[in-house]
Amino acid sequence: MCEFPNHDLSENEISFLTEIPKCEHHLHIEGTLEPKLLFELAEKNNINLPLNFPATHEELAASYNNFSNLQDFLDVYYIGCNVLINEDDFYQLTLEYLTKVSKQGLKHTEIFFDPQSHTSRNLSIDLVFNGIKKACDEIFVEFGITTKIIMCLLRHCSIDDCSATLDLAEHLIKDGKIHGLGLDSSEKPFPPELFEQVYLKAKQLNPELRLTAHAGEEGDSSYITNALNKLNVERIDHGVRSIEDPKVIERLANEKIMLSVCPLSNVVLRVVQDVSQLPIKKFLDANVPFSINSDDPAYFGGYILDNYLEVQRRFKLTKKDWAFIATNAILGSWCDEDRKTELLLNLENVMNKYHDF
Ligand SMILES: Nc1ncnc2[nH]cnc12
Ligand SMILES: [Zn+2]
Repeated sequence: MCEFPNHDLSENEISFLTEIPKCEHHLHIEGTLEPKLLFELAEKNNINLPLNFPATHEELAASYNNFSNLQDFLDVYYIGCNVLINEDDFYQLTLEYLTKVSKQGLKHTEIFFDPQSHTSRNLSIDLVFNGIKKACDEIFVEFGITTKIIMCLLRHCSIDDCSATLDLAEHLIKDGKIHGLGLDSSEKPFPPELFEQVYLKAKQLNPELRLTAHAGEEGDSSYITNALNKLNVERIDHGVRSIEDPKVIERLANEKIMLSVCPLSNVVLRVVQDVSQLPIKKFLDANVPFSINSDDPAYFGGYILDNYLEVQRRFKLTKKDWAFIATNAILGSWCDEDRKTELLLNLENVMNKYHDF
């Protein structure tokens, strides 16, 4: 007998979850690099993969079942980053992601990129940014999907390196092309407070810059509190370990701080054994706003819709629960108010179209 609840989904649930307008807030563009494209780009760009690297894209995909924690995954993820060389590589990567999710009801997405993974290899930040942006602009014209681009600092790098990376990005931050700042990579032992001065400096470059940080994925709930108190972030990426502290939960609900939760990622990286162990129902009961996201979909076995469907398989949520999730995902987005109004209207139409399940 199955240890965890796993309900079959009805046609009604699948159509509803496909159509419901989705906003993604936690998506590393480098994490959309599918094994096949990784090998194609390695060959095109004459990149030698490590000797112990799987020999085929099928073997590489199979190896993704064996991550035992975040660091294990990051070691492979950074090897993948090395095959991205030209502006066109970043364009192709981003276009493939956006084309896929255009069929999954995605309406708005906020895309992370890791400048240091590329500037450390002497690529210019403009080359990386321009490749991503070109795909975003084309997809907006074709499908009406809106996007924002967020740069993340790698917390395993030195503070000086992070600060120098802000200098490289200064023109993109000042003119609002880079819309937000995030913090990713190995969470422990690099707590948020180490980056206080760097976040201050970024906000001084442009007071409109939006702020977020990964916290409470592997780190305990003090990482969430310190990201809020020391970095002044407006939302928290992951944040599932907030459930260990009722005071943090109360604060997230009262201050309407959204968590960008990544269910399939949490299973593959062994934060939980199974999606049913995530505190989804507890967040709903406590009125904690959260969105559902794919994190690094090429590595974690699914894009945004797969994450929505897996949550439904495990929790059997009601239409009202989904309205709460989708509304908060829209309200927690960093798009303009007109776009939010448009998406809320779209959500209302979808809610009216489907009967309860
Ligand atoms: N889930 C994750 N946590 C931290 N850093 C990341 N970089 C890419 N994916 C990440
Ligand atoms: Zn992430």
